[in-house]
Amino acid sequence: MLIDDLQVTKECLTAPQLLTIRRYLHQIPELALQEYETSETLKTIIAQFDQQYLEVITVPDLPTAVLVKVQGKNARRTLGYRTDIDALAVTEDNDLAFKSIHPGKMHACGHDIHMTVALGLLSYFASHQPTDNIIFIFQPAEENFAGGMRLYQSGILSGPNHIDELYALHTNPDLAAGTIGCRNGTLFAGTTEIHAEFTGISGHAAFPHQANDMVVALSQWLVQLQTIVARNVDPIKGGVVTIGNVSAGTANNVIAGSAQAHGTIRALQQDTIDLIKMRVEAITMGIEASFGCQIELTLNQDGYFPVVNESKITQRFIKYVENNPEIKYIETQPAMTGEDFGYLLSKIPGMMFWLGVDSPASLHSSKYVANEDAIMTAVKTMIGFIESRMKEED
Ligand SMILES: CC(=O)N[C@@H](CCC[C@H](N)C(=O)O)C(=O)O
Repeated sequence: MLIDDLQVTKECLTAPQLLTIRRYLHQIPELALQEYETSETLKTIIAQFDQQYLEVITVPDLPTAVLVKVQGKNARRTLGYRTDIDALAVTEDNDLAFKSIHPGKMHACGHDIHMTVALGLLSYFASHQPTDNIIFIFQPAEENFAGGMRLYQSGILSGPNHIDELYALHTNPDLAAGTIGCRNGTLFAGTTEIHAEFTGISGHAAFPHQANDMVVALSQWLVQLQTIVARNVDPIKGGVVTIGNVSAGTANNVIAGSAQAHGTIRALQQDTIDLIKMRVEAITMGIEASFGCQIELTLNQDGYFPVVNESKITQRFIKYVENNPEIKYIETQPAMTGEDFGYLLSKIPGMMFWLGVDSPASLHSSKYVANEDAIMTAVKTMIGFIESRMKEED
């Protein structure tokens, strides 16, 4: 079955068609804002759906984004359904026939599954005209560069593309395949990227007094950052400060005159994120003073606000999944994962839920493997939910 000749019928993409699509997308992961092949693939697939109610919308400011509006037959409102489309700088370590063919890149966060579910849903509503309008958003740059915020700020979601309520899912390795997890209120943390560039003086390892060693300065800084959550954040609220990437130096006997560190801050409340940011800044200034070096610090939150599910919309969704005996639903705790969907939810009421994919390895792991059974379950769940939602007056 070829991706450009899927033999799409009037019904909905079938399970084998969805698997072909998912496996194809899994092989071609691309980093944030570089998703050109992915975007073209999505357009190729969408072009095979019934076109009579569809309008494909391009976003000049965000060329890899694909928006598709399905015209409702008696529209009182416009629902939105968003999937992210970017991948991570991870080298896949799975022995799969359809493993990534793009070196150093992998769909290690499940966005291939997210896109496939969205295409399944879109294929259904393309040939079963919905009552209300639906806008499908295939959004670039979730992992970095705040694609959600860029999309919103482009203005494309205003005027005729105004969305009244917005939905999205995220794969969850810890839930059984197809299980839906959700909660009212905060589902995901807000995040802020940390980037620090240390500048001192390099020199011979034998003459430390003539140099200014940035390996030592960075090490002290890193250890002091770990006191923030332990000693400044209310333990009931909690938070995370992770430095995931450090680099410095060129040889064992050369003192490094520069060093770099990159990391992330996470917390469930915006005021905790602000507190952690303030402490990172203060510690950085302290290290500059005590080591006599320069540190260029960038704290970048962009649109990675906490993902806060709107109460009425979420309660309605939970009621639907709880009352449907074919759906396995559990209420989940908030997670420290981040999502630029938090920005979209700060502008448009809506909700995100987890879709269990039962992976032995965690999100962002080079061994992340999603159980594909979850795809069809998610498509059926969302078709059922959207159709029931469209029957409601308010
Ligand atoms: C679902 C997920 O894993 N999202 C990412 C979002 C990253 C936000 C930002 N670039 C950062 O690194 O802080 C995550 O790492 O949680």
